[in-house]
Amino acid sequence: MTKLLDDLAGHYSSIINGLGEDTDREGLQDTPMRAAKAMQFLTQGYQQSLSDLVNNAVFESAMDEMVVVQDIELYSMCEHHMLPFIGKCHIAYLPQGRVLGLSKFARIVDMYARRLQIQENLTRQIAEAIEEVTNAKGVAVVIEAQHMCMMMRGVEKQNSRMKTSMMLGQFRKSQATRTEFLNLIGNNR
Ligand SMILES: Nc1nc2c(ncn2[C@@H]2O[C@H](COP(=O)(O)OP(=O)(O)OP(=O)(O)O)[C@@H](O)[C@H]2O)c(=O)[nH]1
Ligand SMILES: [Zn+2]
Repeated sequence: MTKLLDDLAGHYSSIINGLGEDTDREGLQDTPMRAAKAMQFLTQGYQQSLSDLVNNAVFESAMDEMVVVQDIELYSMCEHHMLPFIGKCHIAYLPQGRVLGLSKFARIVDMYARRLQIQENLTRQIAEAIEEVTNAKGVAVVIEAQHMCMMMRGVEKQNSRMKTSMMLGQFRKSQATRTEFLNLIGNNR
């Protein structure tokens, strides 16, 4: 058991006691350590690096048309309340000589999602990472998500969704390229 995990579990004990609960009662005895492990999992993106994660899975290819990977599910934690936000990420890029291994898109999404985030920065970081590893002519990322801090508390709105987009290179320059991407993912959702 690492010191970090022990420390986190100690903090969770304080929180639980601070809420007026009893960490010695049966149902809560193992909760501080469980919660610590869960939080460590949900923030494991801090321990990862782009190059380790991509693991050289970038392949030569003459493909130079748009590639879209859509509906990648996403679980992140808002940095303001440390409550989850949950949604989908859609990614497109225009390769120029190199394509990225398909699973790596999801791994890149998870690496940045498993940190304390705001949706706007998450969107930008994913786009910039894909640009960096592929050297693509353009990268587009759209995220649509629901924020528990808006639903379970605060303004308590259950049906609002936040959509963010980041367009780099050709997607930023060309309206036609952007429109093609938005049509492919179904921009009426
Ligand atoms: N732009 C953006 N805002 C976010 C995100 N996640 C949470 N927020 C917002 O961060 C803001 C924090 O506002 P504060 O007034 O400091 O905190 P608060 O009193 O808890 O705000 P309420 O949620 O309005 O009750 C809120 O408006 C949240 O909705 C995000 O990913 N992007
Ligand atoms: Zn929040």
